[in-house]
Amino acid sequence: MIYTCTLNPSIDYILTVDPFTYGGLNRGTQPNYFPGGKGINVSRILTRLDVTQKALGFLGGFTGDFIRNALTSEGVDHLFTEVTDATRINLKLKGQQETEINGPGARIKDTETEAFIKQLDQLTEDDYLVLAGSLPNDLPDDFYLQIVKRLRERKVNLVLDTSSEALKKMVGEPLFLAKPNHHELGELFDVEITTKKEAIHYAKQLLDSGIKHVIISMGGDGAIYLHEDKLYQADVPEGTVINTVGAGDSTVAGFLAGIDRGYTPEDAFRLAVASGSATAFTKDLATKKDMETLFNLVEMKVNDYQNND
Ligand SMILES: Nc1ncnc2c1ncn2[C@@H]1O[C@H](COP(=O)(O)OP(=O)(O)O)[C@@H](O)[C@H]1O
Ligand SMILES: O=P(O)(O)OC[C@H]1O[C@](O)(COP(=O)(O)O)[C@@H](O)[C@@H]1O
Repeated sequence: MIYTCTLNPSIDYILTVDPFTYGGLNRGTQPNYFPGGKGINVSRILTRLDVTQKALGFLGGFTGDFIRNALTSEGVDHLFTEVTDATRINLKLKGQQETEINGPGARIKDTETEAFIKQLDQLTEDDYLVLAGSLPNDLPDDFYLQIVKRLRERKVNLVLDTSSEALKKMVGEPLFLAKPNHHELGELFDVEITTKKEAIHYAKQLLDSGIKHVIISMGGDGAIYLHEDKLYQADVPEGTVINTVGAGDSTVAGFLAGIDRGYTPEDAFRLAVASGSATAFTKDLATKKDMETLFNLVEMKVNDYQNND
């Protein structure tokens, strides 16, 4: 079974403010509230693709109640650890550009952390655990690493989608999948990545560090995927971008759904890109129908890594 772990969930409050004036009074229109946080988005997409999953992590306060109710009403299976402090609200401003303000997250007590960690002891080598998103301030940068070490003996398949120090700490771990975007990949190696060629070079280093499947998403420029000795490069299908929040999480979910369905690596990656773009082309996360329609429209180039030009 696939478990997702969102230690720092959010309500995503999406508001159109156009034009946006820094330091002035802005009045927003078209407000929307969605349950958010990277693992939660992965869980929502997996559920839409009929994959059995369970969402884990921390939820608290009135905002936590909103997320729990929203997930239940969508049929997303979850078992969050209750915390005293309220879950954060992340503000996403739509205008000429997308501006995001992600809060620091709820305070987490040691007893709450212990209760969460205990849940992971039931996982086995047949399971996947998606570690996704930032860490709340109260947890150390190596918290994901602590989880990995705890699960090592049980050979749980680990999927990582995070950034900054939490990502740096995980390099060298034998993960099943990592999906940084090209900015996060650049941050990891202390370089700026602007082309697919540069992304491929650094993605190869992640593959060589022991990660089985490496996907680098590049927004509207598509994505690259390295697995064994093959390099897959995908362009995004055509469409009108409406809201890219959750696009990267949809990429992760699409890939895992493909693996769950027994797809070839190429088709799992195709579903990943289709899912990411289907989310970018809609207000909330993608629907199953949109993901499956775009699946047939993703253009893909496959080479042996050595022959990459
Ligand atoms: N402007 C866009 N047009 C079409 N697809 C997009 C666009 N932005 C994102 N996507 C899709 O979503 C995927 C993930 O987007 P990206 O922005 O790289 O991830 P993240 O949300 O993690 O930053 C891309 O690989 C692509 O499939
Ligand atoms: O934990 P972080 O890094 O602050 O990210 C949380 C935010 O990322 C999201 O999960 C969206 O992520 P992506 O756009 O990368 O897919 C939002 O739902 C949430 O507000």
